[in-house]
Amino acid sequence: MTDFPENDKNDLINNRPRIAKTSWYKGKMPRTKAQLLAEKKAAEALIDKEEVDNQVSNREAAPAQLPSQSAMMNRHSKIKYVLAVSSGKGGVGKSMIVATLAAALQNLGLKTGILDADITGPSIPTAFNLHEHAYASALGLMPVLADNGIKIMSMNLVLENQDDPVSWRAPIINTAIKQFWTDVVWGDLDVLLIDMPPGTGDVPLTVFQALPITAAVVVTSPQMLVTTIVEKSIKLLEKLHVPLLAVVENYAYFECNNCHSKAEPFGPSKLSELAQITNAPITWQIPLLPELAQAIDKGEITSYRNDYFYNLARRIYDNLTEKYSKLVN
Ligand SMILES: Nc1ncnc2c1ncn2[C@@H]1O[C@H](COP(=O)(O)OP(=O)(O)OP(=O)(O)O)[C@@H](O)[C@H]1O
Repeated sequence: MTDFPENDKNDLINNRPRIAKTSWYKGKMPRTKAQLLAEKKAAEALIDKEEVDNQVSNREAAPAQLPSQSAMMNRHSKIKYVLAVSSGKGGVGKSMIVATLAAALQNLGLKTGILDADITGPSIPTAFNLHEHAYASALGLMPVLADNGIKIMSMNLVLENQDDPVSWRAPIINTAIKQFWTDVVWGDLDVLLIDMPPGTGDVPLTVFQALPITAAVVVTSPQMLVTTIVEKSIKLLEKLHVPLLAVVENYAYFECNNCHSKAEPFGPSKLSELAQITNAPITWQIPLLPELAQAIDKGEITSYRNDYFYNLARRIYDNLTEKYSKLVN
């Protein structure tokens, strides 16, 4: 078991935000018969029925563990491809890309999940209008389903109050992310998207080392500062031997609805430059789309349709199936 420095132990014990009672941290809470039946039904939909019957009986949810560097996948999960979506810098639209890509992949008929590893700034539940709590079944922590069936796990789904700040030290955050891998019953998935914590510090490093990432998508924007920082995160991928699948330049331009002229509010595109440096198989531009920002704010991302994201989702999945064997399962 990891030996935490004294300060971090104190954080773990005293300074942790209140976690919903249904979370796997607390393990158990009295539930009505109807709730138990609903939980069992949801679990059955995710995995083999017999297995549920055997295990739901009297096992308690596992208490929080402190796993080693490499995290073991929950034994009820079968995931074909794990795609990390990262950025060197916050605010470039990483979570937006995760949400829109997931919606497009799921609507293309692929079983899709999102592991929101942005523990201190989780924004995925808002995009999908999720306000319920994930619950701990006898099999593990069950992801919350979006209205189109995407399986989602995020810190906001286990906090008692979604607006509680999470101010944990890196080792505690790392543990929580690993538990989203080891304790969550993902069931069968074609693609699990990971909304990575921004930057190249301890937490993203741990995610890349602990989880079997098939490939990464890096999100950038045309500002020079962002481009420079993105180069750092691409170098980190190289060091960690994580294949770079796509570079997505967000906020690339703005097109006027009336005259269709294009403006570049954040300066000229740096995408061809980045394509040359990185040799990424896919390079992609997303313009500023006011209706997209609204769809995310209203939690209506599953009904937002736009070819930018559908075509990108198709390219990404085609590349995954062509280039990488199914690494995880
Ligand atoms: N192309 C776009 N057009 C319009 N709005 C966008 C676009 N991309 C992102 N946004 C909006 O910009 C805001 C920031 O995006 P997002 O939360 O995805 O960034 P992020 O990189 O994940 O940030 P952080 O790293 O801080 O979590 C959100 O409100 C999002 O809806």
